[in-house]
Parts: sequence; C-alpha cells; structure tokens
Amino acid sequence: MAPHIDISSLGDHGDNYMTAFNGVSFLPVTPPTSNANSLKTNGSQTSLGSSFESTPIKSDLHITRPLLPGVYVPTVCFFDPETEDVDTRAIALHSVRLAQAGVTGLATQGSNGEAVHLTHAERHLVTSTTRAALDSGGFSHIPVIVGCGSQSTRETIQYCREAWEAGGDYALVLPPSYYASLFAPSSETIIEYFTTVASASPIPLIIYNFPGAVNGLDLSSDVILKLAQHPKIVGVKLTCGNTGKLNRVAAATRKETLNYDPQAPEFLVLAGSADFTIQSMIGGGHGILAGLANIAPKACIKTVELFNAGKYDEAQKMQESVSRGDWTAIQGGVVGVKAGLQSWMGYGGYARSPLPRPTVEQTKAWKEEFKELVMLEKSL
Ligand SMILES: N[C@@H](CC=O)C(=O)O
Repeated sequence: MAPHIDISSLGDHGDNYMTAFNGVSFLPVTPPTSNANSLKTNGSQTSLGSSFESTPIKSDLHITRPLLPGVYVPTVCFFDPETEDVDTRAIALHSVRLAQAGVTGLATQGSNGEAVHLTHAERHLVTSTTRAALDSGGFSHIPVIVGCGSQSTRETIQYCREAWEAGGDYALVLPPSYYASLFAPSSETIIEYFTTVASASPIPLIIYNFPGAVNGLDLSSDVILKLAQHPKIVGVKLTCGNTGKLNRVAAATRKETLNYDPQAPEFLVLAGSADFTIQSMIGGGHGILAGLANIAPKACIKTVELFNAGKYDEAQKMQESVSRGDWTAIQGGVVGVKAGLQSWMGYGGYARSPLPRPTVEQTKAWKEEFKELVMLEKSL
C-alpha cells in the first residue's frame, strides 16, 4: 500500500509556496493505493525465480500509463541545504513544472536522482511525493519510472516492489556491477539477473545501460535483444551513446512486433542523454530519458517535435543548442545540473554529501554555460 502523503502540509513554505506555482494547487491527496500500472499477475505473489514462461506476453500487461514516445526526465532529488533531509516541497514543485512543460514521463532515482544517497524509505517518499504531485496537478496520466537497480537480485526485486507500492509504473534497472569481474565476460549472469527480476517484479522493467556507472559493464545489442523477448521487459535507456547499438535494438524490436505502432511501441528505445536526441530518432529511437530535461524540458521536447515534423534543419539547430547545454550537464553531473537550476530557476540546492558543493567560480561558469539553452527554453 502506498502511504498517505498530504502535499498541503509539506512544511514551512506552506500553502503560498505550493499554490503559487503556476496556479497549481496542491490539495491534500491520497496517492494511489496501488499504482495504476500493476500487472494482471499479483506482484506480491511472484517469487524470485519465476520463469519466463509463467509471465504474460507484453500485450497482456495491464498498462494504464503506457510508455509512449517522447521526453522523459530523470528528476533530480532535492534536499534541505542545512539538514540534507529530503525536500518534498521542491520535489512536488519540480515534478509539476516538468509536467506543465509537456514531458511524457518522469523517472525518480535515476542517476540525477541520487538514488545511491537514499535509504529505502526515502526512495519511497520521493516516488510517492512525485506521484501525488502529478495527480494533484492534473497529470495523473503521466507515468513515473523508478530507478531500482541494486547489487543483488534479491534487493533489486525488493526495490521493484517498493517502487510499485510508492506508485511507480516502471522499474529502471542497471545491471549489478560490484562483482562484474566475476561474471562480465559471460552474459549469462546478466540475463539471469534481469529475467529473474522482471518475472518477480510487480511492474515492468526498463533496462538501463550506463557503462560509466557500472564498472564499465556495457550491455551489447545481443543481450538487450535477448532481454527484450521477456514479456515484462518493455524498454531500454541507452546512456552508452552508441547509436549503432540503438539502431540495431530499435530495428529488431520493431520487426518482432506484430502491427508495430510508432505511437505506442511495445519496446521503447530511449537515448540516455539529450545530446544525441535526433541522432537516435533517425536510428529508430523513440525519444530520450535525459537529465538535461530538468533544466530545459521544452527545448528537449521541441527538438523531438521538429524532428517528427520533418523539419530537419530546425531540429538540427535546436539539437546543437541542446548538445552544448548537455556538455555542461554531463561534465558537472548532478552537482552542475542543480547549480544550473538554482541559478536560473531559483531552486535546486545541493547534492547530498559527500558530493561537493560547487565553488563560486563553478557556479558562475555553469550559469554562463547554461545561458544559451535557458534563453532558448524561456523563449518556447
Ligand atoms: N547523461 C545522462 C546521465 C545518466 O544517464 C543523462 O542525461 O541522464
């Protein structure tokens, strides 16, 4: 069961803060007692080791918030600058700001969400707050993806269940990496890990391929395509930046789908960084799940829209601004993205320690580097 989150009582800033945001009123809400995207199978009854064969086919998944093509945002997590406690007010405000900008979905506990800094209970709080804010703001159709990767199969399944209880619709799962040298040369352990987790999870999985975060482990297109056959593995985020791999995965999964619908693909292929949005779309990708959209959601959306409208020159021009901005986000990581948000949007704060707080020089430099993109964003 998801907890009751009373968004109107989130603390000192009170109603003014919560109602001042573009007219959206955060009334007391009860988040979904179970998320809308639960599977027909009862997640609590699945067990570690459930087989491929016992799961429904993708088209049998009871999905009420489908994974549609578009722009997904791995939201940053906000903390009180003094205590480093989770700042639920800022999480709610940010979620609604992104939804109002027109994004297709949000992801809590992605790389920008500092999942590794959060306890199980805090992760639950962040996800349920996000879900509640979206629902209160009139965005109950927007799916919430939740980062669930962990080092053991057992804990990853636990994270998936907790994500579902918190109102999450999909689990974004990194491969385990700490002991990668013991299994990396063979893909068997990775395939076993993902299929076991997918079979036991109450919500469908999205594979997260980010070699930089997992000891260099880089899933091949062969492995991803094998996993894509699992009925409850429904997409991939490719932060590896390998557009050849993206093209192979998009082409093969499209081919294997009967009556492929580009507006509602059964297997969603997402670029993991905004700096290769149109490159991935020309390769058959369906959009992005990218940290830069925390700062410039409209610019990211516009890039996709221009491409889809066949306005390739304009899309390329927009992509160039996005790519320049993303270079700052990539180099500064979550510290830089938060500094950019703070400088330009007036909220953002700091990452949890031990991540450093930016120096005055860094703050100034990052503000300047994001300027072109923020000006573009504000013009849209
Ligand atoms: N550069 C990436 C980092 C993680 O995937 C992003 O934009 O989200």
